[in-house]
Amino acid sequence: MPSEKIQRAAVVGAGAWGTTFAQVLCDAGLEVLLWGRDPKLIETINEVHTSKYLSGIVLPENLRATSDISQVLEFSPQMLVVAIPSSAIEQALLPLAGQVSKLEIVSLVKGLKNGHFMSELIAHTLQVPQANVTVISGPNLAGEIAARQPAATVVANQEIERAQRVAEACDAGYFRPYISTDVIGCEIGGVAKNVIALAVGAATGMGLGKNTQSTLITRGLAEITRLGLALGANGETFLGLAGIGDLTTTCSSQLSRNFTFGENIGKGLSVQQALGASRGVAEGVNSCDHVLALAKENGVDMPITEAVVDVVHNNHSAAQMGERLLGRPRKMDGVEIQLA
Ligand SMILES: NC(=O)C1=CN([C@@H]2O[C@H](COP(=O)(O)OP(=O)(O)OC[C@H]3O[C@@H](n4cnc5c(N)ncnc54)[C@H](O)[C@@H]3O)[C@@H](O)[C@H]2O)C=CC1
Ligand SMILES: O=C(CO)COP(=O)(O)O
Repeated sequence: MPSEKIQRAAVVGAGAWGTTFAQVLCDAGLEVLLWGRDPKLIETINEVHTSKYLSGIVLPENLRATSDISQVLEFSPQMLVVAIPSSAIEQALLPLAGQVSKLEIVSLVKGLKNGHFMSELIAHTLQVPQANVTVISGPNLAGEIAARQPAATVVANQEIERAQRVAEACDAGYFRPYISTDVIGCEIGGVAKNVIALAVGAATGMGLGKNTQSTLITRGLAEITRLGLALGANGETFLGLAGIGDLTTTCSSQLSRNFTFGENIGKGLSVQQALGASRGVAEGVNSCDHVLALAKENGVDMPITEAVVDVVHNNHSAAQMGERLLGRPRKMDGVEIQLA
């Protein structure tokens, strides 16, 4: 593994988070090339230094963008950051497959597909060892970070030196990276909190208040932690930035696409209408059934996730979701881990 300081990075995906993260890297002193598939969007970033994904933000003048994927390799980056929605990873990364094994790869993606977390899917698609892929996850709403509001995140790799190297590259002062070796814990935190945010959003859309929201957040953390422990994650991760930190942020902000998707369902919109109204990808919609399937495979009870799956896939209303969760048998407080 190379140990020199990372000075050049390419970011693949010019949506809200990819563009914001590209700005973070510019602010951290790197030379950055941002790739996006839409030539019009790229032209605006290069010429006017704005993006439709980040209203009110003026992007750094030294942030260069391209819609030509071949330029990503010509740029000779030491780090390749992936910020594509989980549903499009394979399609977007295929042109780079087999050509990036010497680079640090970074996943910003919060998703799960057929039992595979994004670090696995990205490594598989790019044909690199999974240890090359570092995961970044935390309470990181793009709009706030683009405005350079202080925030922290977790940079996770099983090889701590890789996590350190990537953390150094994205330390922009206002954006403070913490380091972890618990890759699976960070990925579970990132994907499962989106599903809980759909439920909290739905409750909010129905006009329900803080008690209901806190109940869902707390019991949501219990089921996320149960899944994490069953899959070998470190329980402490769920009490950190990539766990409770990201969960509370996503479950309480109008900037969150998952929360606002749920809120629209709570107000009576159909799934299709709520998708149409979304300002960007709501990963919880794509991944809720995959999270539930993984939980079932591992004998883990995730009642809120199960109720969300029925809303997204089986036409259940937000009111039905509430009735069903309240009608469950009485339980002990806490995480309730089933020890074998
Ligand atoms: N926005 C945020 O605050 C944060 C987002 N994330 C995660 O980052 C990932 C990306 O999210 P955002 O940038 O916010 O999404 P977004 O919805 O703002 O933008 C997605 C971008 O991907 C592009 N795209 C879609 N399909 C593509 C394809 N087949 N090939 C190439 N480009 C394609 C779209 O054109 C769009 O520019 C998601 O997994 C999300 O959960 C993580 C932390 C914060
Ligand atoms: O992951 C996020 C904040 O950390 C972004 O949340 P949304 O994808 O719901 O906008």
